[in-house]
Amino acid sequence: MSRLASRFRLWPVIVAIAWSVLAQPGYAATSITNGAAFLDQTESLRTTDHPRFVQMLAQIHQEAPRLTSREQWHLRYLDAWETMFEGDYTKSEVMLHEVIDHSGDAGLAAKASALLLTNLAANRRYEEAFALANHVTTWLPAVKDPQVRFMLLMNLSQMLDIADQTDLAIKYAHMMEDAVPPGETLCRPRSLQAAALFNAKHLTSSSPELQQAIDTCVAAGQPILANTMWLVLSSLYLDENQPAKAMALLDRIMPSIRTNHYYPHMLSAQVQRAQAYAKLGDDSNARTAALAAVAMSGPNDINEWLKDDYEVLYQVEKRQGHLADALAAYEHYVIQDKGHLNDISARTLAYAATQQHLLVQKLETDSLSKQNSILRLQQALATKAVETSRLYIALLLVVLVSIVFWLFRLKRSQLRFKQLSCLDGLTGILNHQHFVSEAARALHLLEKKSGSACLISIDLDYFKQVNDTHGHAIGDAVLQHTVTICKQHLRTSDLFGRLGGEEFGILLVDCSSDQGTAIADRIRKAIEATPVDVDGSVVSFSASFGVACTDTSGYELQRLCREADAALYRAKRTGRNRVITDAEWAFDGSLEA
Ligand SMILES: Nc1nc2c(ncn2[C@@H]2O[C@H](COP(=O)(O)OP(=O)(O)OP(=O)(O)O)[C@@H](O)[C@H]2O)c(=O)[nH]1
Repeated sequence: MSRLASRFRLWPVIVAIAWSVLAQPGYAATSITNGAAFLDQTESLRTTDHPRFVQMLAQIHQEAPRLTSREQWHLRYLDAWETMFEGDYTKSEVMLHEVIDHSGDAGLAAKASALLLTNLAANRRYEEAFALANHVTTWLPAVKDPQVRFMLLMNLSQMLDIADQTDLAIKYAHMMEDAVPPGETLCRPRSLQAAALFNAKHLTSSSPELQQAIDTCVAAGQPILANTMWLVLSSLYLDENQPAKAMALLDRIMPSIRTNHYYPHMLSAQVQRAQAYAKLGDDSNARTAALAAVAMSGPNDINEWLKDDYEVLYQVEKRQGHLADALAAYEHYVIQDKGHLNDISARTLAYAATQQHLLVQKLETDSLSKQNSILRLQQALATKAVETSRLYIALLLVVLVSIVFWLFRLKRSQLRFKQLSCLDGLTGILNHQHFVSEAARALHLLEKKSGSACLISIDLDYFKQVNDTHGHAIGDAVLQHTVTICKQHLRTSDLFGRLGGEEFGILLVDCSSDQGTAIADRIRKAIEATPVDVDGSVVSFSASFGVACTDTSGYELQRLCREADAALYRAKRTGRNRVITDAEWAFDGSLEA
């Protein structure tokens, strides 16, 4: 088994890529006149001139109190980077979380998240790394800074590659191609694509994607990434059983690998050399190369390169009949293989757990949003119900007001009709029927308090002649004129009604017999003295009066009427235009009798 498991083997390379991303040519930073610019310069030197970077970091720390809040957070991010570079992953993680949670700077938080991804993955904390990667994905649309966006896409592509989600890894690498920031090239996206295709076993030594990635990285002056791609190619040669080609390629790239002294490449090249020798049947050189690779590693190192290396050793020793050495190599091989498998299953499980968690979160979110929708609907319904009840109340009020108004008008008309039905149409005073009932009621009350009243019966004299001479209209005017004169001599408490054609009745309340007679006479005189003048026709007329008082005739209306009528009759009979009282009538009547 000679395949180079790129996920595992490319990871340290990718870490290096992440660290070197955004590396710009260094500036000669001497004094700090502009904090933000100084910090940018310092950041740009991280991988190109690390000692200078450390020196500038120390320099800016002395100026820290004068920095703005944003600059202080930038400094904190650089401190986290340096702390991670020095190998203190735990402390770096704490600092990165501070920047992510409290800096309030989206670009800086995105950069810190990308670095945290590297931190977590390098420590094989895959579940947390995948969770963060998912979180970072949600930020992407909002990240506008091209450098930060490029870095996030790169980290996401790497994380998905680690999770065996090679299609997605390629998708993010393609997105990087469309968003190459100034100072960057297509080398990184293309090498990530090639790495993902390799992991997906979709790459052969003649795949154009691989050759393109190699050409791009060589042209871009990116030796580490170019060497990574060369090592992928030599691994494919070995897989395709072309060891001579693999050996030739390794010989060709070895000077560059030595120059860059990048440990993963040194180890990988050494192991591949051992594999190539073994395939070429050169057991001696294969053993030497494989032992050299073991010598390059620490006693507790577990990785896939060592697994392949011990496999070579095992095969060589077995072929040579060195069974004890073969057994020892095999035991190492098993340990490395187990470690490798553990790592694969850890990654797979972590990714599955994260996706499961996401699914649960999505379900919870869906259910929450459904609940929210229901609540919103209920609120809308409640609002509608309130509006409807308000409408009903308003309608009810309108109906009530209308009914009240209608009842009021009805009552008013009823009152008017009642009033009209109580009044005489021509003169506006009480009609006969109403006068009788009102007079009876008043007399009843007076009787209770032993008050006195007088009933006056009035009849116009020779009224037929007025009608006949001047016409009926003038006759009406005379009737109205008579009413006007009478009213001038009455109090509001007195009752006044028209009892017949030219006959009127007056009930003088709280009035003695003398007072009644006097009032009747005053009215008589006023009628006599006030002719009617209608359109030049002056009509003089008079009236006869019969007065009956409770003092002599009692409180019964019928009797009072009878007595008053009798007195009136007597007034008519004795010459008209005069006032006769019941007392006079009784006296004269008795004389006549
Ligand atoms: N213009 C007018 N005339 C009316 C009205 N009601 C009754 N009369 C008239 O009043 C007259 C009453 O006449 P009589 O009963 O003969 O009485 P008189 O002519 O006044 O004679 P004495 O009562 O005896 O003085 C009639 O001619 C009726 O037509 C009315 O509302 N308007």
